[in-house]
Amino acid sequence: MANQTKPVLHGYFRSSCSWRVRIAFALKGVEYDQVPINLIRDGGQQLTQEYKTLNPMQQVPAVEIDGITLSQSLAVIQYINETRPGPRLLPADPKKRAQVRMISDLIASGIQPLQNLYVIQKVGAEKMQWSHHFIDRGFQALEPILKQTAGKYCVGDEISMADICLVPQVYNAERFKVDVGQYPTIKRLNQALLEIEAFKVSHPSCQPDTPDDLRA
Ligand SMILES: O=C(O)/C=C\C(=O)CC(=O)CC(=O)O
Repeated sequence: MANQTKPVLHGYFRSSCSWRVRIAFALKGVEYDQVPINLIRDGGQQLTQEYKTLNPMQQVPAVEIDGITLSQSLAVIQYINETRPGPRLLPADPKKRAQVRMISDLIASGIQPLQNLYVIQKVGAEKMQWSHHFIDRGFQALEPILKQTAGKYCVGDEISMADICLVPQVYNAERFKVDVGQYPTIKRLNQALLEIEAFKVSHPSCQPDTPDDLRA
């Protein structure tokens, strides 16, 4: 594409949805700029009027790309996939493609929103047990699905959007003290994916806004 300026990712180092977008950019070898939105500081920088114009849901990520502003990480990932060269992030085979979407939606609609900051802030004192419960419940469903679909990665042997969703969700599971060892397929896939450069460079431990005490 001729008209391209660098995309800008408005995100937060340990937001799982921001991490998904960083993985997609890294897998495709796309250079981009990051603008940190601190979800905690100043009561949450995502709540400012200025940010609300970028994403009316007042969540991260928001991505400025090719003259439009996108939110919702799966939409962003699919746009990157459809417009950038490099490895495809959705398989060519319709059945496999449907499985990738099924796994991605299971995580992005069925697990992550239930443990998202703006939900658990409403839950209050119970937030640890609450998040643990919904991630564990989701992983109980995800494990047998992945057992059927996985090869080296979530669906067969090609890295896909499903892998992009899985790794940040396992990171959150660990934050909320879910015993990932109970889920051998999830554990194996996560370990294999964390060895891949695109997952390493995008990791929350090494972003521009990662606090010093959380740096790897
Ligand atoms: O505790 C914090 O520092 C604030 C928020 C997050 O990490 C990100 C989330 O809200 C969870 C998520 O992205 O799944």
